[in-house]
Amino acid sequence: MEVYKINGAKRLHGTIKVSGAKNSAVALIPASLLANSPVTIEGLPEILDVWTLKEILEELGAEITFEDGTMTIDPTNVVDMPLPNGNIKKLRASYYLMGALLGKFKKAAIGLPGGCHLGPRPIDQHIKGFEALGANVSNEHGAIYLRADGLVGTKIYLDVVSVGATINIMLAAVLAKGRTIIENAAKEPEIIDVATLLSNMGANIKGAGTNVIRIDGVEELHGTKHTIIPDRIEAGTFMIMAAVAGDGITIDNVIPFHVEALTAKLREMGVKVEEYEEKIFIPKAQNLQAVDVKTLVYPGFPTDLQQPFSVLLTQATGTSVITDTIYSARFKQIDELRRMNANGRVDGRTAIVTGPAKLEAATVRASDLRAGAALILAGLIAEGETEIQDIFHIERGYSSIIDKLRGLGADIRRVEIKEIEVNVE
Ligand SMILES: CC(=O)N[C@H]1[C@@H](OP(=O)(O)OP(=O)(O)OC[C@H]2O[C@@H](n3ccc(=O)[nH]c3=O)[C@H](O)[C@@H]2O)O[C@H](CO)[C@@H](O)[C@@H]1O
Ligand SMILES: C=C(OP(=O)(O)O)C(=O)O
Repeated sequence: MEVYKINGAKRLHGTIKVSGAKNSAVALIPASLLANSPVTIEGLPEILDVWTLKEILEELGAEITFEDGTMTIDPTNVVDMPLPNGNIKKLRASYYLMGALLGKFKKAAIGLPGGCHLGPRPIDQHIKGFEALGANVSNEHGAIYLRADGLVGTKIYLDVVSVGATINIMLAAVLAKGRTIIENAAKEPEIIDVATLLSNMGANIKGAGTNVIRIDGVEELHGTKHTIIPDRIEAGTFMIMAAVAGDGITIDNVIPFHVEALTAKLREMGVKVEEYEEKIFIPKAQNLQAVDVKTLVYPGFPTDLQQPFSVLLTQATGTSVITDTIYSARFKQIDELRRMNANGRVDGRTAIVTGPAKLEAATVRASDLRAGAALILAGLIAEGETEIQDIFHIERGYSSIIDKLRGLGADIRRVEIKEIEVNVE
């Protein structure tokens, strides 16, 4: 079993570079299938989700090269093969293959997606969108079957603001006949990134980044070259790390505008945040004050940063309340932080954290991706050696995390340990 071991309580210093956005990458790669010639995407993060998608696209017949973050996908020989099982279950974003394959072939069969367990993750709004475009959708033995004689643009009002549904409907609509209008669309930067790629492939999309997106279907899409946006969640994780364990840290390759909700909260706590064009500098933070946080759709405070942020709150004076309005079960880090002497409890959709607490090393388990990131931050400030298990969750979303943290002076290593066999006679 592979684990991370961290010898904590060392102040970190220097510059850390942010990779390309995971939540964009996992949509850009399926989007490339819609082209009729090669698509090159630069700056991709080297994370498990990207490698898994590469394998899935190869299963479908795509020819792919991936080196130094640049992936070239030649979709010329892709076929409409059903994908009910296997790699599909390893990530949530495999659901983007529904929109991409439906758009390209007017049919698809995709197993129900995986991803982090954060409470229910329904896809009813995706399905509502596909049906509105003319697809027949059925759930057969845990896989979604989509079939359409043709897709025709229409007006789709999303009942909940969903990043996944907004992108999936865009993917299905770019090759549909006529105009599709998505109302109450999500506004996340990753949606703009996907729309930019599709537009450069020849799609006609207006309004991405606002709550009304208009798509005029085109006959075909061609290859292009695209550079992915920086990962605002990875950047945010590093900003929180700088506040909790830093002695002056520069975060490089970040769009400060994308992390404004976090910047505002950090400042409210007493952290100084210096913003530059593509960099953020955070000097050593002192006298942190408790704050309340509520996660919201973009541009609100991201649900993905709530878990790492909870570690910072363990170091602030007073009681903080975190409310996650997006996911009902996204506080699994709190129990693990308690093992490390944090003072926190969960009550339904809220977590209450009181600080400051002197964190102590322990053996802990990453229950999901951002809980894992939270435990790394906790390990960096705790006295002693922390062991983090189930690190595959972390490696689904953070590129070269060990090397990046070691570059700041962190004592963190990835080691293989033997699993203890319990022999009951
Ligand atoms: C709005 C929001 O913060 N989205 C986050 C969400 O995206 P993700 O794509 O997972 O989730 P969505 O944005 O699609 O969903 C937002 C909310 O709508 C609900 N929903 C969604 C689709 C649907 O068909 N029906 C439905 O009820 C979800 O349960 C959730 O409560 O998690 C990702 C990974 O953690 C983050 O990167 C996204 O920023
Ligand atoms: C939960 C996340 O990922 P996924 O939606 O892929 O499970 C995340 O990016 O924080």
